Amino acid sequence: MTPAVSVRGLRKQYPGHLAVAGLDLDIAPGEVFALLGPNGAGKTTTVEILEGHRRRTDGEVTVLGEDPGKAGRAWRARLGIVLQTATDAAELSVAETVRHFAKYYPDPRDPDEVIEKVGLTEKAKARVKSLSGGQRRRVDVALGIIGRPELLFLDEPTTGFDPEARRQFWALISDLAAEGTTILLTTHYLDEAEALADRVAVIARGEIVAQDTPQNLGGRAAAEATVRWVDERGEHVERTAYPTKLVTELSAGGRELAGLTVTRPSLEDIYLDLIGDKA
Ligand SMILES: Nc1ncnc2c1ncn2[C@@H]1O[C@H](COP(=O)(O)OP(=O)(O)OP(=O)(O)O)[C@@H](O)[C@H]1O
Repeated sequence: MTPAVSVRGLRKQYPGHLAVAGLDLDIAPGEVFALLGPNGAGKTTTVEILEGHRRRTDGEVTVLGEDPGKAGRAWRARLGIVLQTATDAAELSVAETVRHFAKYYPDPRDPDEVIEKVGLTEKAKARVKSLSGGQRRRVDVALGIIGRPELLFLDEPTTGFDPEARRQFWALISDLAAEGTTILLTTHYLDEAEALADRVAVIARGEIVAQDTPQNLGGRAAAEATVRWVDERGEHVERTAYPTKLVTELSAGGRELAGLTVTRPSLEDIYLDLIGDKA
């Protein structure tokens, strides 16, 4: 299967700063892929090159079969883009804005449905200017998906969302993914990456330092588990590669273990470990 995104040896040199230092990446059609990394790691630069918004210094890049540096309007209409910086708030209402943008695409979604999907039906008649930061961000998301994109770029899409809005947004992304939309997401929220992404890549200093499913990143699934429990002698903490065996032994004869927990490193633990001295 031809990848939706294929990147080989990507480099971006800004004056005095190498922001992307030889990056390889493949994203399959229909995949939800998350780019993680500390501030300044090179995520936005990479995404902007893939979107055709920024020229690369070196390397090969193919997005939906074309070189973003050369592709034209028809290619662009197959992309949906939610940039990190919000759209300028206009005098137009939410509904007017979404309908206006729908006209740019050959096969747009229904504007009212999109407004509902992003949870702005009650605000449809309100001016974008009058919305809160999180609500404006939802307008950005609406504009990103109005053109029925094959590939959707989301650069820190839920910054400023309240917890409920984030959950709604996650459900929206899962719906889009189920419909076959390929999604490239950058985020600083590891729970977001874990909830949404089929695969994640961690970038530090312009390089990918690890790439896997959220469950397996950095050997997470195989990492030792920490077993905690309490008995008459107090609290116990034991690290083991075989937590099932340990718990079976401890609970022999039907003994109940107070405060029993079995945990493995969280995605955040693994992430912090990976970026370690590279941040
Ligand atoms: N136009 C520019 N000219 C010079 N340096 C730049 C330019 N744009 C970005 N940089 C530098 O390139 C590096 C990568 O920036 P980039 O915005 O890609 O990082 P990021 O991973 O998206 O960070 P964040 O998580 O903060 O959004 C940073 O050190 C940044 O200062």
